[in-house]
Amino acid sequence: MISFLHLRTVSAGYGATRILHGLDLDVAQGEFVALLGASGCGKTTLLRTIAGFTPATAGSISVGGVDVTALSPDRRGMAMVFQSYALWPHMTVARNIGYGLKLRGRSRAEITRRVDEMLDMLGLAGLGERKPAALSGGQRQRVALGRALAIDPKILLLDEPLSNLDARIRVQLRGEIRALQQRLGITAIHVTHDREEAMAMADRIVILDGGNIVQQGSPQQVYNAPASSFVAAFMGAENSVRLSGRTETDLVTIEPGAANPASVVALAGRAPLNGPLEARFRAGGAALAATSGHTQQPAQGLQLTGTVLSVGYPGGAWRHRIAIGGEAVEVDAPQPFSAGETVRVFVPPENLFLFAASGAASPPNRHRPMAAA
Ligand SMILES: Nc1ncnc2c1ncn2[C@@H]1O[C@H](COP(=O)(O)OP(=O)(O)OP(=O)(O)O)[C@@H](O)[C@H]1O
Repeated sequence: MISFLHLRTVSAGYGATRILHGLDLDVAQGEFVALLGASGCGKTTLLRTIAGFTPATAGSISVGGVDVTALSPDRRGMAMVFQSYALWPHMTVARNIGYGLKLRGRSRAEITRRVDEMLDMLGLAGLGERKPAALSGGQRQRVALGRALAIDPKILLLDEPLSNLDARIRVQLRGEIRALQQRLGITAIHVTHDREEAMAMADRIVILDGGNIVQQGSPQQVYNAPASSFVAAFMGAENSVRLSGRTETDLVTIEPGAANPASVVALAGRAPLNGPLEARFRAGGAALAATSGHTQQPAQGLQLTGTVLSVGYPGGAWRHRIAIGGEAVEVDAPQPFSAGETVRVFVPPENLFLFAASGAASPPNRHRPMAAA
């Protein structure tokens, strides 16, 4: 990949508190990167450091080969869209969109032309003379987007621009932003804590934890091959079960426990796991069966026996909360099982993520999923 935005060992923080710890990041021209992570992990700080609002205390940032580390925000060729829209309430939509151009001393004719272009492009035609207060949240965010794009930035920075909008508008606008970004071929960095939003919009997802990048890859890669228990949980594999296993040649044998018979999972070229394991899987990645009647154990994967604690219908499938030993997991099924019923949970190998349990022998950077991508 030819790096367009290039961050090398960038550190940043507030006062004596360091939030980013020598972070490296490369973004290609025209790429859409989502910065994903839990609240407080440093996503906004990273975005603001790229923009120049928060100074980098160490390291360097360059755009198209030009070092911008010491440049003020307005000289970096970037534009930012904020969660709170940050529109001027006393200005009309047209003046808000033209604001950056006016600051840059463009002629009135050029500003009018560009503002009209933005209004058309963003489906705001006819609203140019309104004030922001007379617009819906979605329309306000389109205006903010127009203001950002009007100056033709090299990089568009999006700081949770959709989180103040209701669910339907959010889904609609995220599709529009992605389509626009692809049509314009603009490089975009989008901060979000919403996994689905990041998956739907981005070419690449960068997952942050505690100011460090813990994994990056295409949405499919991070979803199907999380590199750590943290990433697996963040990508929706919230069910966690403690097991024990050992690796021989290309197979991990999961040892029998209070709730599981012995079973095997192909190693598939990953680092061997020996000793205490943490198994993770998604509610939709497992199947449920009654313990009455004969159910043959699948050749590979994990089988657990538990008791249904509760059942609900969030839509699409019945979601069961199941007690497995001292732990509880959630599993979806097309038909409901009753509370109190004893059930079997099957997790096929492709949906099962195995990691050395914390404190186990394998070093943390060797935590690897067993499931193939
Ligand atoms: N102006 C500030 N002064 C001091 N500390 C700050 C400031 N802004 C953020 N922080 C701290 O820096 C850490 C990272 O914050 P940041 O806003 O980058 O996280 P985030 O991942 O964007 O979180 P969220 O999703 O909640 O917005 C947090 O611990 C936060 O409390």
